Amino acid sequence: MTKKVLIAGFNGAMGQKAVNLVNQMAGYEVAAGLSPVAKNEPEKYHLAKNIPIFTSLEQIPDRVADFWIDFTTPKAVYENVKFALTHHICPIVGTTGMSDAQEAELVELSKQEKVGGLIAPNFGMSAVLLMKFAQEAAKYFPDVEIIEMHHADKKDAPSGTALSTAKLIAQNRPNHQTAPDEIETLKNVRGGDYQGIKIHSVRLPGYIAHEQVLFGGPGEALTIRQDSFDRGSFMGGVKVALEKVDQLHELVIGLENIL
Ligand SMILES: NC(=O)C1=CN([C@@H]2O[C@H](COP(=O)(O)OP(=O)(O)OC[C@H]3O[C@@H](n4cnc5c(N)ncnc54)[C@H](OP(=O)(O)O)[C@@H]3O)[C@@H](O)[C@H]2O)C=CC1
Ligand SMILES: O=C(O)C1=N[C@H](C(=O)O)C[C@H](O)C1
Repeated sequence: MTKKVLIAGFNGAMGQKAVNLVNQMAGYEVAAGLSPVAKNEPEKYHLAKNIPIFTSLEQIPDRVADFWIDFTTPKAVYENVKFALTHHICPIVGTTGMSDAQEAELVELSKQEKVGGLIAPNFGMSAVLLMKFAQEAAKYFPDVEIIEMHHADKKDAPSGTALSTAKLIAQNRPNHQTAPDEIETLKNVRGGDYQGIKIHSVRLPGYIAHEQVLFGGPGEALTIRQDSFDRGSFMGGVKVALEKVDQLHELVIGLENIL
């Protein structure tokens, strides 16, 4: 039977890529779109004719879809995922910006509802590998800073990927004395601080999504870098999620945990 997919944020940069992906996948179809201001003109958004477009959660009927792909905004994503879980729709969430507490609540809810799903701060293989390599390197290089660079329209900072990278590094680096007292003569010039790991967020037109992790040691340095030059780079991960999450019994965090 064809699996039905609702795409939340279908008219956004990532949502449009997701629509194209599902349109190309045998055995899957876009069953609905969700966006707060979209007109009911499915063809305009590369949706098949007669696909319903909803502008609020209240409008969405029961059993509309098997999967919920979410590429929306930090403000919308928590309520969206809660809605999906309580309506037994498997969420596949790329939207970043949720707090740890929100993610933990949603994982708990997914266990109660026995619904599988995935929250992935990054669906790109280069970023998944960067995080893995950085976590490993942190065992040997406790001095580390992260620079992430994104397009100028990005709403959240730091990026979800940079924050996840910092969390993974923090789990693995040995007890470490962070930098001595510093005086910032320009406020915040040393970046954000996650458990002593500095994160620097760059926003510029022309960029898509890029991250560097810089490790320094006595007389040497290691730099790990990934670049997403095209948003199509995230679709391989979304495809894997569509093929796997309905076999899970809870919400999993991190693409690496379903590969
Ligand atoms: N995990 C990953 O691999 C990746 C994650 N992302 C993340 O995905 C998210 C979206 O990114 P991107 O596509 O570039 O952003 P865009 O701004 O292009 O798209 C977001 C879309 O969400 C819509 N939207 C806003 N509120 C709601 C709501 N309540 N319900 C449904 N739709 C809503 C917006 O509509 P409108 O325009 O009308 O406001 C917009 O079309 C971001 O959080 C980004 O960080 C991005 C790339 C990869
Ligand atoms: O907003 C984006 O574009 C991206 N968001 C995700 C993040 O916050 O890490 C993933 C990727 O970096 C692109």
